Amino acid sequence: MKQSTFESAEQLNSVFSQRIVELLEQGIAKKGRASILVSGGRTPLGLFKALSETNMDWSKVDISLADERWVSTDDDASNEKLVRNNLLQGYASKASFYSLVADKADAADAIDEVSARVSAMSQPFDVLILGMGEDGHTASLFPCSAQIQQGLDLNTDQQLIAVTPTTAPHQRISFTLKALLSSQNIFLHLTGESKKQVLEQALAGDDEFAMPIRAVLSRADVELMWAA
Ligand SMILES: O=C(O)C(O)[C@@H](O)[C@H](O)[C@H](O)COP(=O)(O)O
Repeated sequence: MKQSTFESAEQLNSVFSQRIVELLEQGIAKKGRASILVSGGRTPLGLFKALSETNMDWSKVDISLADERWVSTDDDASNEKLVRNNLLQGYASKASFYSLVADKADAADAIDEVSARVSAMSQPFDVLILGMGEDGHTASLFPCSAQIQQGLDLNTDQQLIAVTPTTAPHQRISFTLKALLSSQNIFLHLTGESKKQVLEQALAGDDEFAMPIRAVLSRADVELMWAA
């Protein structure tokens, strides 16, 4: 794993946003459009702002999330709300956003509808930015969930699954490991010492069901973007 470490989150966000834009521009040059999957949570907030302030042809970029919480898009827990308020602003307001939610009480009943929607995105995804939880989950592939076998199954033909974490709030919809691994450039974006320790624990072991981030790290050429 290539590890890029920065003295501050601001420095990381500035370098990382430039890097992402270069990769998207390369994708556009090759295929006419490019795509990026971002993660929710608190870590990417400053990165979203830096990206939104970067000038490129965002009208040729498709954006979606690696995972979403099954809440209304005006709920503060909504990753879509976070993206709309922080990334799809300024220059990046011209990008096309693909929502992972649908008007169904249970995420499991919306998988076909949302899968059909995201199939219109430019694929393979040019850039994937993953986060990681203290329990070693990534996207919404939670070790505690009954759906973890399904989420890590590389023989699946599903891009998306519904997940019910038992140690975190909200039902989720998540890209499967197989779909995530099909991305061309995979980054793990972490800040703070405690996440670094969780990562070290993940790198030291091999039980993917206990720490699903291992399933990504052991199969893909992931670049770590870390700041204290
Ligand atoms: O919706 C989510 O919760 C995620 O996409 C999730 O995988 C997130 O990236 C990690 O939980 C880290 O979250 P923080 O950045 O808030 O620590």
